[in-house]
Amino acid sequence: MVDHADDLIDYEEEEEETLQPVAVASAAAPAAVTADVVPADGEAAGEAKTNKGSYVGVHSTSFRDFLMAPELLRAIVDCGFEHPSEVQQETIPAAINGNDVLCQAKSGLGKTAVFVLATLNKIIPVPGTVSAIVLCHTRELAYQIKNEYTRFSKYLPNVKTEVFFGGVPMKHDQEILADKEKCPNIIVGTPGRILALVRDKILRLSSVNSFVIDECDKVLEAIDMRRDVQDIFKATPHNKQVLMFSATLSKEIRPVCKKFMQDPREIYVDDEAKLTLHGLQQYYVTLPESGKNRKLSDILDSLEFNQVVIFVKSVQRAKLLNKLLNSCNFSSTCIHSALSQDERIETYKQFKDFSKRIMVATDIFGRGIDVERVNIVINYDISEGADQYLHRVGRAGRFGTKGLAITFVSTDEDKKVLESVQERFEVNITELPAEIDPKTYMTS
Ligand SMILES: Nc1ncnc2c1ncn2[C@@H]1O[C@H](COP(=O)(O)OP(=O)(O)OP(=O)(O)O)[C@@H](O)[C@H]1O
Repeated sequence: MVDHADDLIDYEEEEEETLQPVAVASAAAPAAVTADVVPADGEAAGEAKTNKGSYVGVHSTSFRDFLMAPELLRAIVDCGFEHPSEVQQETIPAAINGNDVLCQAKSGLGKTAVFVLATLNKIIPVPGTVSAIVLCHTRELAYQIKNEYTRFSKYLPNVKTEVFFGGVPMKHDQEILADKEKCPNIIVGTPGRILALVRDKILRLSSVNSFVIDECDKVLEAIDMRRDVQDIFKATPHNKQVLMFSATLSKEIRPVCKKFMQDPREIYVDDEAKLTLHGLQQYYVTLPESGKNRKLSDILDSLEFNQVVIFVKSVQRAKLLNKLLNSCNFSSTCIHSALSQDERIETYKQFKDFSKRIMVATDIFGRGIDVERVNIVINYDISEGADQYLHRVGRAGRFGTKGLAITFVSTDEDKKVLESVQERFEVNITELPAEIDPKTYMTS
């Protein structure tokens, strides 16, 4: 990635001096606070027990060890979370202490709960006042995060959360914000819409004391989105807590993130080379472009799966492939930026509710989206870069469950991307074997 660190004005240049990062379980810190993520029962990582909730650090603590409100602890139990994952063990205490936090941890290991619990724990809801703002890059992710707030604030009836994103009339947001009874204390949204609401003085952020960015590398990488975030940031008080998260935080993007923070705790659970998921098997298939549909259909016929996400590189290809799959009687739907906002959320819900088994998607579905039953990801078109590959395949094998990722390679460019993935994440991606034992990628 190009270093854009200086492209925009510095918000707090003088505060850039930061504490030493806490590189948990990285090669640079072999005796760090906790060991690498291993299954709770001590099995070898590759054979990790794959039931949800078993993927915790060796120094397993309990959620009760965190100084959290009893209402939150009750909600955590209701959500079925038994033990905090490693990232939660490392990051929740730092966030609850009020530190700014920059956190990198593998896909699917529960980063969302870190900021949801930390912000809820801190909030003192004042009617008509926004105390926390959470930004992310896509509407579906914003919607998903809002639902996480709803789950965890179950026993905090006075806390209101709302989601605002583009593609729906601003009037709808305006009505909610103007009504003291409905005005949220926590807002989740995409930067463009949030900034529009701030600029039009519909949304006032002068009481915000928590500022969160999920998928922060993606949000801050594109200059226009970063500019929006900076303008929103400037509308909030100086004194606030800033929390940022991603599975991928390149060395170039870290200083950009830190410009928004004061003395952040930098928590890197696993260094870059260890970001691949243990329960996920990864293969490639070399084939000509013209052979992709045939191969895809063979794979879908021969492999057992709960749900599959198939990534393609354009809206047009998403539409065509989905049509083709439907004509072959596969239970498929598709998601891309050309759908209306209502259609996008509806499609996301259908897939999450298991009404559809196959999702053909562009990269808008490639990060953050959490659909528990997805156990196969197919890169029909390979991603543009290694980071995006990692996010995409992370849609399978969530929270330590098993999964399978298959990537089609048809050009020299594709080969190069696959090589860069293997180098960057020190993973050996092999050719798809003729047969794969379903036990190795299906969670029982
Ligand atoms: N302690 C826990 N016990 C059981 N399940 C958990 C726990 N923490 C999180 N989960 C579940 O794990 C899944 C993945 O969590 P989440 O979406 O927050 O991952 P993430 O780290 O944000 O991943 P990504 O980098 O892909 O965005 C979710 O379904 C969540 O409910």
